[in-house]
Amino acid sequence: MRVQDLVLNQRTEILRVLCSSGSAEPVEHVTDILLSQGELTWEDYQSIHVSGRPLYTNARQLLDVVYLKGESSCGLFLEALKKVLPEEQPAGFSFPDHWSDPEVREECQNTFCQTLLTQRPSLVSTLQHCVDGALEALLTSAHFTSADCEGIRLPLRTPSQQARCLLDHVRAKGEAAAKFLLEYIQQGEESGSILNKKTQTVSREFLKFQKKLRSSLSAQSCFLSTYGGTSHMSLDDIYTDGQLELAEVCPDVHGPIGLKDITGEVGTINEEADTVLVSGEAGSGKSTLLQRLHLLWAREAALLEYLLLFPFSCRRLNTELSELSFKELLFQHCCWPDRDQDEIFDFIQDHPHLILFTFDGLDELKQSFSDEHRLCCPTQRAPVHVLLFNLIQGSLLKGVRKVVTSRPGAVTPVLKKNLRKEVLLKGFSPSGIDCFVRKHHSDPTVAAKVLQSLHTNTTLLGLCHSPVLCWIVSCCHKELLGCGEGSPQTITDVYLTIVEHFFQHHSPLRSTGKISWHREYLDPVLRLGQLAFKGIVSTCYIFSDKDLDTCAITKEDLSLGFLIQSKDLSVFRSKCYEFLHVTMQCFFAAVYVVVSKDLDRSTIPKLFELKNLKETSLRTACFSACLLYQQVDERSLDKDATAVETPNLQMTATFASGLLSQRHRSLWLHCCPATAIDRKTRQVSKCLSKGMQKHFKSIPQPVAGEKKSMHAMPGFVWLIKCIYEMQECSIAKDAMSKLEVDHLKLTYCNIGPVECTALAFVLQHLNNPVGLQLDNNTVGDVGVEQLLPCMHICHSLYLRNNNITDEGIHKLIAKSIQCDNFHKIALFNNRLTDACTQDFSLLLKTKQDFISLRLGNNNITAEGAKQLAEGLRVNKSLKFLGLWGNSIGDAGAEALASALEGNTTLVWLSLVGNGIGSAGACALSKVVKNNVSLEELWLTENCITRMGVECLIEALQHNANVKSIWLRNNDLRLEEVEEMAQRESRLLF
Ligand SMILES: Nc1ncnc2c1ncn2[C@@H]1O[C@H](COP(=O)(O)OP(=O)(O)OP(=O)(O)O)[C@@H](O)[C@H]1O
Repeated sequence: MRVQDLVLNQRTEILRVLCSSGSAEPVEHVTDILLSQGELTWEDYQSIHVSGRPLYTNARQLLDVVYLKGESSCGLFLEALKKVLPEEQPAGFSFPDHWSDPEVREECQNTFCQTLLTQRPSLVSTLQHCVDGALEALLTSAHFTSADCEGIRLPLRTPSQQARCLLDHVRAKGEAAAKFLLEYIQQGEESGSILNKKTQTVSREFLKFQKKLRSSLSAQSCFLSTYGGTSHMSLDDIYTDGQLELAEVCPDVHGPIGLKDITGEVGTINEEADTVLVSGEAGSGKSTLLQRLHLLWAREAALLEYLLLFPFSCRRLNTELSELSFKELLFQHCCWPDRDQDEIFDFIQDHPHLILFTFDGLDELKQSFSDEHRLCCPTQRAPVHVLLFNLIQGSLLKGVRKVVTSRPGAVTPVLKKNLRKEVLLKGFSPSGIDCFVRKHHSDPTVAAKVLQSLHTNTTLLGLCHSPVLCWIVSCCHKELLGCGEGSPQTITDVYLTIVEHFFQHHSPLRSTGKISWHREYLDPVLRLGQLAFKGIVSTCYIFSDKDLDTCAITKEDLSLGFLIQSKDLSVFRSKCYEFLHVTMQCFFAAVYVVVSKDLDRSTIPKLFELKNLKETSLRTACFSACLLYQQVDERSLDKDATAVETPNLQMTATFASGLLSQRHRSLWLHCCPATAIDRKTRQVSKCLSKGMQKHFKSIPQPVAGEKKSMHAMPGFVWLIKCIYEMQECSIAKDAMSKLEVDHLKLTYCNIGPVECTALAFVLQHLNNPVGLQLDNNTVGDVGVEQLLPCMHICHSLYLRNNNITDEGIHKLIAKSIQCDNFHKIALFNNRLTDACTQDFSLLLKTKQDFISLRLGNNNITAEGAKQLAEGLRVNKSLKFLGLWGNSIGDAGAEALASALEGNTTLVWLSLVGNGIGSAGACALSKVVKNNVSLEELWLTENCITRMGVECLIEALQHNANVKSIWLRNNDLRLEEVEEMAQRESRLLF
């Protein structure tokens, strides 16, 4: 192949090699080499490097230019490319052998500018270590003005870019300046003063710094903080893989991805962006996942491609009140280099693709992400959030890979625009729960017992998909499991138990029986509640000693274990505290809302409207850090607060609903007047009803001829969960009686088993049957089981891509058979095998009004098809049957064809991608010939040859009812396709 063709054909690959690091260095280095060889002219160079243009565009221009220049340019380009690939180090600068000869030097005098070009790559590599010295010399010798120097020193340029700019300037000044510079460099080389050697110093200091960073990260990440209150648990002993998925459908990736794919290339949707978002609900394990990545990097067990990893916590960044430069942020908040800060910082700027930053909990930052304030200069001071946003966008330190975590509710469209990819963390899978429980209990008999009792309480098992709840359930297994009647059902129940567990742990000798903590510990609970509430309303999750004093928190309160000391790599900060987990802070805040007499009456309505609660009287006494911050940036806080605080306000409101349920009413009566509790309960009920009504009113009227459909808006699932926490059927009934829709769509809404429990609790009160569409969630078998109570009110159920297995289907079908309204089911992309086809066969046999069965992209083989055929043979209602993407083969097709003989209802049949071959096609031709209802048959991608198509053509001649048979991508030659398409227009190739 000609080299020119190679450059064209491999364009994408070459672009990736040149640009994937995010650094402009490879493109600039290749251009240097081509310039030095005279392959590129100065005009070419300027057309390639247009400042402010995206890196990929510059690289594309470079490729266009060399391609148009022809074969030899392309050859040199590829050679240059080879040189700049990471394993090849750039050659050191060397003068031509004859350079030291004064006569020859004289001869060469008129080519000094030329030398700057021909030696450009090595000059850049040398000069980048001594730009300041060279500028100084050029200034003193009056070759340069101070304006020239300032232009070159612009801090947004990396040292190698400064070197290039210096060379360009010198060329523009002419021969004398060029000669001066070359002599300056030569003298420096000879005397050893030019900092080629400095590279070694940097690397020694660099290695020291790297070691310091690794060891502090390792120390910080080896224990899990949730265990701080009760026991220490090392991350190694307890870490269990969560379920990670790409947010965007990616053709090459099916199912879950691994830890390494977070920073890897898999699923990249925007090559220009460097930020990867890991989003997940409260307690889904985002911080723990980052902690794991940090630990693995610190031990050199993963992320080896990154030489430095800087971890940031947005929670901690909130407390940074001063404006900082990026350099200060980096070293003060992560790890302080004991020496040679500048060299280390230069290295970071010069090698962005070797650096990784992590930002935990973007949702906890006071400001929501915005791209309004641009900042490019790493030494310019700015508020911390401005630095952070510019890093995420890549205007600051382009090329550094960033991993950011956030709750999904706080991810805005502006942030999405800046993402390389989004990864969803969906908590534990069923086997993850199993694994976690076994790790948590070192005694295997205890672990087995816990798991066994979990499987008898599927509501609790559903909760365990959330790692934080799995941790609580495991800690409190004695209290939570095996209590038979009245066993915990809600998240509030589970948190009440863990709180009780902590109190019990605190005073093991005081009481042999159950502790009534709400009596014995009311005062500490109120103090902790006040601190938690104030924190939630002011987006404050870290508390100083002063904050603790404001709420009169005592040492004894601290010893209860709910507040733990913050981990911090910063060298400058004094001791700080945070709640064991932010959900625990929400819980204590909710207890405070229920019990406190100090809050005004508008607190609950405001909490449910998710309004910023700043105006409440409490706010005035709020924390030092938050108040100070407010003074700094009151306007932006006002504007942004609602968006960013919502997830934790929602969580607090959910707990408040649970705590005010009738079941827990008695807990509070000893410390609050019944009238106050009743008033608060009424307020919550009213807020929930109003919230639902508002939601229903927003449903658009259906277009004429279409059914009324509702796509759940953000907040709908939360309201439903609050109603569930209240365990109040009357509210559910009241809300649902007003919902008049035919179709309820909750796709991509993070619906897991917990949400299914709440949905079923509420939806069972609907007046009229609905289609329930839950595609692309994490319902799983446990979620399916939770949905059973509302099956009688579903006419159709869509569960595409939900990790459902035969086990879930078995329970679902057993229930659906008894549900008169149930007519349709879609289960594409799950984990079904032949084992579930017996259940579907039973469904088809029993329900003679069942209309649609879609089982595409599962693992059903000929055996499964035979089972289905049994059901089909007696069924008199099915219109749509979809088995696309299974592997039923010719035997399966024959079984189905035989069962469909004489069928008068089937309108649509899809067997796409099932390997049925010509034998299968011929068997189906009998159906095509005789079936009176069939309109569409899909046989795309089935290895069918001419023989099979001939059978179908023959059959079509007897049946005018059939509208189309799809036959794309089968084993047919082009001429055959053309000829057969002419003979029968209903064949679609
Ligand atoms: N992968 C895991 N292996 C073992 N335990 C885990 C894992 N993930 C989470 N946990 C448990 O759940 C707790 C909460 O997890 P984590 O704080 O990481 O969640 P999060 O998603 O960051 O929550 P939030 O959004 O509320 O900050 C952890 O402290 C730990 O006890």
